[in-house]
Amino acid sequence: METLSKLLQPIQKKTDDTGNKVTVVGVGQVGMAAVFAMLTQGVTSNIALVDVSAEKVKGEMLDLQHGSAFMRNAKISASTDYAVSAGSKICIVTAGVRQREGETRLDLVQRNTDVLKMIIPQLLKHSPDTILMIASNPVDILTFVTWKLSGLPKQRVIGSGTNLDSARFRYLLSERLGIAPTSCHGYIIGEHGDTSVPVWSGVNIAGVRLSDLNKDIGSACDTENWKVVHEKVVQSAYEVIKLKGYTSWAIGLSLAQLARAILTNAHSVHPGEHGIEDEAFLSLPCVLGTCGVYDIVRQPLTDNELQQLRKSAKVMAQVQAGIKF
Ligand SMILES: NC(=O)c1ccc[n+]([C@@H]2O[C@H](COP(=O)([O-])OP(=O)(O)OC[C@H]3O[C@@H](n4cnc5c(N)ncnc54)[C@H](O)[C@@H]3O)[C@@H](O)[C@H]2O)c1
Ligand SMILES: O=C1N[C@](c2ccsc2)(c2cccc(Nc3ccc(F)cc3)n2)CC(O)=C1Sc1ccccc1Cl
Repeated sequence: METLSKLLQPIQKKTDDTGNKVTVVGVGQVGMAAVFAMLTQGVTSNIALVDVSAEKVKGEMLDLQHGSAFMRNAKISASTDYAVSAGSKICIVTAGVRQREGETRLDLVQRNTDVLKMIIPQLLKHSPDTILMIASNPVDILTFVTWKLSGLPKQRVIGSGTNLDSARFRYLLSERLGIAPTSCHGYIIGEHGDTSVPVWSGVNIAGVRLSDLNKDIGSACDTENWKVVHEKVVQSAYEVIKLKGYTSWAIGLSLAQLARAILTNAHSVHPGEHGIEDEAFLSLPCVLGTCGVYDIVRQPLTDNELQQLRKSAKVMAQVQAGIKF
């Protein structure tokens, strides 16, 4: 009798279906930061990695597998073949090509659209009931492209949107207030990146709105210049790029948080991309759970905030009109 037979008395056949499988497409800086966050935080115990680089995807799988003793019975698979993604509850897309020197936004959008044309149909072939989560940039437009390519209802196509923007905003608020970021509540909405919109009227600590304490907060006439907190959200992105060449840990953690909300049917509120009207995918506070977006929180917005959102939607619509599907 073999050692194994001497060791174990089989009771029933083991299955690999953990019910919380997540596929990550693109094992670059963002993708692997998200994978590492999900595995070490116990968001999922079943990860599939997909990339065009066979060596890179196998190397990342092996390196993670070697850390299995420090995880919770994690199953880590990897391939350039999308069959490895079969049965995924969530497919996170971080694949993409980087902006070339002097490249226009539309050119980058078209190159990344061509990348998504290869990825999205393959993901849905193997996981027809999945939730698609997009992080690749420009994330607002590529979330729209993914929705178009997928044919899925909007509620199952979620962009990371201003999740990272809001996280940086809360960190910077916490630094100024001396309170933990988890207790500093505030949302950045609209278009991810340079033109995001901070909702100052909603910033609160334990329900105490800063706008009730300083009616000018975030405006140009605010003598305390709180608007610099939002300005630093943008500046810090460029600072990290200048210092390390890319960003990874914060966006990886933010993707893991969104994945956890979906896998645990949390019905928690997160800044996330959702198709709001016509063809505009902008970030608003979304209630997330098993089947994606359940509700959008109706935040009272000032005329100026609404005007900024409409301006973003118009710019995005112009770029989207130029995309060749
Ligand atoms: N939404 C956000 O807040 C946010 C923040 C940071 C970065 N990003 C974006 O995330 C994306 C990834 O950034 P990164 O630093 O990880 O880039 P990266 O270059 O390190 O990784 C990209 C990976 O995608 C893979 N890839 C390329 N084409 C592919 C295809 N057709 N199929 C499968 N895999 C493919 C590459 O091999 C590479 O491993 C970029 O678009 C970046 O702008 C978004
Ligand atoms: O932290 C980042 N890093 C990136 C990055 C990561 C690897 S190379 C560049 C970054 C940093 C700075 C600018 C910038 N601009 C950009 C615009 C459109 C694109 F299609 C791609 C990138 N992108 C990608 C990105 O989206 C972020 S968040 C971010 C960016 C700008 C302003 C505010 C925030 Cl919260």
